[in-house]
Amino acid sequence: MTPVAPDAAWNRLLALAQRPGATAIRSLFSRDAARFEKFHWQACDMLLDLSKTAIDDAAMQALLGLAEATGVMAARDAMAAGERVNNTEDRAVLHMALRAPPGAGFKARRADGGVDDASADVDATMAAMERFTRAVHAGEIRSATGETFTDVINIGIGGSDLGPFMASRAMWHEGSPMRPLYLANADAHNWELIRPRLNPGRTLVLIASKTFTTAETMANARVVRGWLEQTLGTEGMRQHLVALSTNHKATAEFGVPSDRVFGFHDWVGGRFSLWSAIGLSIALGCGWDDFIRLLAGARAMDEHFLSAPPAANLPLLLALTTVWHVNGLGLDNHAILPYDHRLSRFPAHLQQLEMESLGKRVTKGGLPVKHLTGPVIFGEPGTNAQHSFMQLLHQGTTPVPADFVLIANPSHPYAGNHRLLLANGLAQAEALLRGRGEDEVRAEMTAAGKSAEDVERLLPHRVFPGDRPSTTLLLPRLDPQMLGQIVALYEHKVFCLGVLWDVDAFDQWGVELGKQLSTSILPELLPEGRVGAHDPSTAGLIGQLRAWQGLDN
Ligand SMILES: O=P(O)(O)OC[C@H]1O[C@](O)(CO)[C@@H](O)[C@@H]1O
Repeated sequence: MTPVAPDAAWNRLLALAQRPGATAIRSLFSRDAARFEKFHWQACDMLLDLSKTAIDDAAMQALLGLAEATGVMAARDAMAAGERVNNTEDRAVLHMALRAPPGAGFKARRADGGVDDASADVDATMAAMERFTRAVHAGEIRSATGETFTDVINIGIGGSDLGPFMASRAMWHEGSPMRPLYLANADAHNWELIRPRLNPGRTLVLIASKTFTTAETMANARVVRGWLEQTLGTEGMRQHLVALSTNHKATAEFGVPSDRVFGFHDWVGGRFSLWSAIGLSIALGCGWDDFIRLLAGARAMDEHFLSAPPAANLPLLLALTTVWHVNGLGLDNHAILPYDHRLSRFPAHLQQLEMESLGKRVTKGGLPVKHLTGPVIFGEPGTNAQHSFMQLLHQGTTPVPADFVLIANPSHPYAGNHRLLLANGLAQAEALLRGRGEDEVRAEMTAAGKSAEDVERLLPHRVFPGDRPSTTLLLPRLDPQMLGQIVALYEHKVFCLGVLWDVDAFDQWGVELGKQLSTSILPELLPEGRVGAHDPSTAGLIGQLRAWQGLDN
């Protein structure tokens, strides 16, 4: 088949999406009784159901044609081969090397033409992490007071917080070896919520920062170091410090013993780093064996992504569904609805993974993008979401595609609660699809005894438009392996979207300006400071803040 140019593939897809009735999902079911069978896939012990989207055979072919025209699979193989696919930072992207079995042979190609043996570095770090984790759990490594460590606090932000926090929340259970806590916000109220629950004599402190320069993390690290030092003294304090970083010089200057520094390379992006040393809090909190199961799950999804043909490749299919919704239908919001409270931090993790990767307006080549890119990601666990924002998804002016994640078997004995949870998750997706028309609403209100006048008055408010798209992921259970799989699924979805939209999904230049401006504002907030040259709004706000702080009376 002669290759189609990307522009032609885009034009073909957009024409299909603009057909009359292109969003009439219900009619697709009525026209094709086998729609569910044709539009759901099973791989890696999970089921992906796209039948409640408006993607039909023609649209799927056009989407797969776009994937071929943009070279998604070849780009995937280049990433796996250690090519520098993060082109603006001139780096390889090798989070797959982090969860590969020992001796996997991943190589990272360096800008100077050299090659790093990525797998050898990963294997060495994993071995050091395992030794440390098992020694802490066995009480061979003890605190400055001679006690065992019971709590571990991870000080980090962004990818040095969100991924580990999400995974620990999903994996931790009553029998887990330690209690993992997460301190991220520069706002010390975050620390004040945690501190009263901690005993310095039994708390291990992980300072998680790839650069070891992030202002919020270093400010919190200094506060917690001082808290330790008050009780343990300087030498004692140092026995409680661990650093997870690529910046060994800065960790030494901070006072972290050299044998307590666990590193990783610049080919690990922050939002893809929970599988690396950044994930040490997961291993300490939830157990080394479960951490390895988490990595094994991600590896299983890697193998699927690297081997499955495009038409059965779950990450690619999820990515193409997003292209259909964002670019075909102009729906640039996306709800993540995990119907499992252990996944309550999953939407927050995906916000960084997707929006920091795909919130781009310039192509890899530096030209303005031709098509919309990253959608706004938000979400809450079900059933909470139903009592929060689902009204808008059902009856708002613009449809919002939603991903439902349902888990067949819980890890608790409350079967009645679980059936209620699943019934609600399934019902929400069905309600979005089928809606409820005037005739049905009129009959229901009449049967309920409403007067004809009330029926007509309330009718418009109680109609559900329906034909609102959703995707469903079914998992048999949520254990570390399944968690690793679903997180890696979304990582690879993001990769595919980066290629489809021709953006660099691995840099994040957009976070720099705010950091720079905060550095210039900071001295203006000191008691001896003065309001500087800003727009009138910022200047006015600084002035009022200083007045309320009693600084400029
Ligand atoms: O791990 P570091 O270097 O402290 O960076 C923290 C986070 O800040 C960012 O650089 C910007 O949000 C993220 O990409 C990263 O995960």
